[in-house]
Amino acid sequence: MKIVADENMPLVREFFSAWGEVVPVAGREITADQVADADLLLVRSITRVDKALLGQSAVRFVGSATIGTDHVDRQWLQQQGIGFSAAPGCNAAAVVQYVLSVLATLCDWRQCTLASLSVGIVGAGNVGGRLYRQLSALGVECRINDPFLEDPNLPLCSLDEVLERSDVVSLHTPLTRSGPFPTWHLIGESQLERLSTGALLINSGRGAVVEQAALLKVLNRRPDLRVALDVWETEPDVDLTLLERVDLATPHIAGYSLEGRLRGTEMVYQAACAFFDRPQSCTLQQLMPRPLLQALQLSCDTSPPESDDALGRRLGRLLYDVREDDLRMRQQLGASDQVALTFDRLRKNYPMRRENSSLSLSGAGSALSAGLQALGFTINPDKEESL
Ligand SMILES: NC(=O)C1=CN([C@@H]2O[C@H](COP(=O)(O)OP(=O)(O)OC[C@H]3O[C@@H](n4cnc5c(N)ncnc54)[C@H](O)[C@@H]3O)[C@@H](O)[C@H]2O)C=CC1
Ligand SMILES: O=C(O)C(=O)[C@H](O)COP(=O)(O)O
Repeated sequence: MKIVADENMPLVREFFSAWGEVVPVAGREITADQVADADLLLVRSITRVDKALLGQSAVRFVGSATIGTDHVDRQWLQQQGIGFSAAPGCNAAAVVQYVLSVLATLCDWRQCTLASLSVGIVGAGNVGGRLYRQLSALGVECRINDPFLEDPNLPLCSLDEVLERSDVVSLHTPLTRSGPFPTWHLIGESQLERLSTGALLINSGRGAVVEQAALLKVLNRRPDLRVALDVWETEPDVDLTLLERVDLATPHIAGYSLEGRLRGTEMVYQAACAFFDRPQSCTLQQLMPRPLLQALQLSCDTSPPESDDALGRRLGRLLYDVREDDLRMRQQLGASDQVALTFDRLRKNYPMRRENSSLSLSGAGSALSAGLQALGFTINPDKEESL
C-alpha cells in the first residue's frame, strides 16, 4: 500500500508502516500527482480533499485526524465510494483546556473568580458540551445556544440571549455554509454589537464563523470588548491589524495537546483498520510517552487557605498557559515578513503540551477534589491528605 500522510501527523509511521510505504508531505503541498497511485490519504485540517485532489487517484480511504471536516467534500467522497473518517472528540479536552486558560487570564485582568463569570457557549457538541459540564461543575453560570439540541436539562436559549447576557461568549460550532443553521459569518456586526459591556469573545472553532471585517469595525467603536482568537478567517495569512487589537492571539493550537494530536492519529488508524478489514495491531497506550510531571502531592497549608478556584487556576497553568502561546505568536509574527509561513511554523514546532488528566493529584482534600476533578485533573484518593 502507498500511504500519503500530512507530515504533521504524529506517530503516523508507528501506526501505518506495517501496511506499506508511508510518504509524509507538507499538508498544504499535497498534490493530485502525489496521491495518484496512493491507496490511503491521511490529512489534517489544512488539506482540501475534493474532486480536484482525488478525481484521478486510486485512493480508497481518507482519514482526517481532526474534529472539523470543513476541508473535506464528504458528499463527493461518498458518491465515489471512497471511505472517510475524521476523529470526532479527539482533541475536545485540549480545546477546553485552552478555554479554561483564557478564562483564568480574564480572571486575572478582572481580579475576579471563575465562578463569578457567566459563560455563553455557542455549539454544545464534543467541545462545547464538555466545556459546559466542566464549567457547571465549577459553579459557573452557563447559557447554551445550539439550534440542533433539544434537552430540557441544558440551559438552552437564543443566540441573542447568549450574546446579551454573558460575560464570556465561546464559539464551538463547525464551519457550515448550508443547512438550516449555517455558521459562516454567524457572528457579524449586529451580533457583535449585542455583546454586553466588557464582554470577552472567544473563537476556537473556525475563523470564518466570525466575520473578520465586522469584528475590526466593531472593535474600533467598542474598546470595552475583549477578544481571544485561536482561529482566523484568513489563516494562515493572519491580519496583523486584528492581531494587534485582540487580547489573546494563538495560531490555531487550541486542540494541540499531545494527547489530542495522538488520539487523532489513533482514531483514523482504527477507522482505516475497520475499512480495510485489518487487525488493530498498534495502540496509543503502547506509544503514549509518560508525562514529565506525572503526580503532585498538594500541601494545602497556605494562610489564608487558597480557594479551589485560585488553586485550580494555578495548577492549570502548570500544564498550559495561553499567555505563552500568545507571546510566542506576537513575537514571531512581529519579527517576520512572511506571516503565513510563520503561522504554519508556529503550529509545526508547537511545544509539548499535556492535558490536565495526565497529572495525578493527591492531598487535595475532599472540598478541593471536586473542583480539581472538574478541571480534568486525575484525583488520587488513595494517598493520605496532607491538610
Ligand atoms: N481550534 C482548534 O484547534 C480546534 C477547533 N475545532 C473546531 O470546533 C468545532 C466544534 O467541535 P466539536 O464540538 O467536536 O463538534 P461537534 O460536531 O461535536 O459539535 C458541534 C456543535 O455545534 C452545533 N451547531 C451547529 N450549527 C450551529 C449553529 N448554527 N449555532 C449553534 N450551534 C450549532 C451542533 O449542533 C453541535 O452540537 C469543530 O467543527 C472544529 O471546526 C475542533 C477542535 C480543535
Ligand atoms: O481538530 C480540528 O478540527 C482542528 O482544528 C485541529 O486541531 C487543527 O489542527 P491541524 O489539523 O490543522 O493540524
